Amino acid sequence: MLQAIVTDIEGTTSSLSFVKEVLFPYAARELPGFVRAHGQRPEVRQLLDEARQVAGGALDDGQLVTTLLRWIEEDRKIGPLKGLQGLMWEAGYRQGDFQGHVYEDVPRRLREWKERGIRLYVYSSGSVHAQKLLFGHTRFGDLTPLFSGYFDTGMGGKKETASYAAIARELGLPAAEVLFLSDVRAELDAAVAAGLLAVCLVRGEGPEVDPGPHPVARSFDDVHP
Ligand SMILES: CSCCC(=O)C(=O)COP(=O)(O)O
Ligand SMILES: [Mg+2]
Repeated sequence: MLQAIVTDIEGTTSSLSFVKEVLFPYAARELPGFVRAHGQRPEVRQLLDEARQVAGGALDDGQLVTTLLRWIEEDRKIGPLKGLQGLMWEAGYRQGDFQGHVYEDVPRRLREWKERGIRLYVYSSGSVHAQKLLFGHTRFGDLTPLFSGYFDTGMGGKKETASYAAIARELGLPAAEVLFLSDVRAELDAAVAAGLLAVCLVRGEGPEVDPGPHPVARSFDDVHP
């Protein structure tokens, strides 16, 4: 029997355009000033040092900012970049510069599934902090009470089978009792290889989605756990 649903964000609960046209440009605009103003805060310093290590060189802050801007442009899923983005988006949500986008079917179905006793989780490349901000500031209100937990790339990459096995272990559930929702075939392939159930969201926005062998849903209304 299905016990838990783990959902991706970008392209699944939320639109690609919100992430790519609102969140990423906001982070890119804020980054130079953020590093100047907050670069000495311990948690920011730590993320900058980790990013410098990933970049593989003794870059000064200016060179590092240039590298981080390129990573944003290339949509690289690099942990310290994702951590920095979350810290910058915090101000944007708090000031009301934007709200977290979720499709209208999402809160409705999440509530229904939770009421049926299904535990709900998020697994995204965005940091756990960024995930909570997004779901905490939607036009449907604060959706964070619906979720029992959040996972980011601290569990491993989203295209790696081991990440899904680790998530099932963390949930204390057999993998076959966990359903993963995503719009990216390689993520669904990895989840199924770990023994999870999987459904591919095809929201009809952005580049064509290849569902491969996975069942397709156009919205959460088509997901029948
Ligand atoms: C957590 S909000 C921003 C999403 C993000 O930064 C991202 O890279 C999207 O990754 P996903 O794994 O949700 O497709
Ligand atoms: Mg996605």
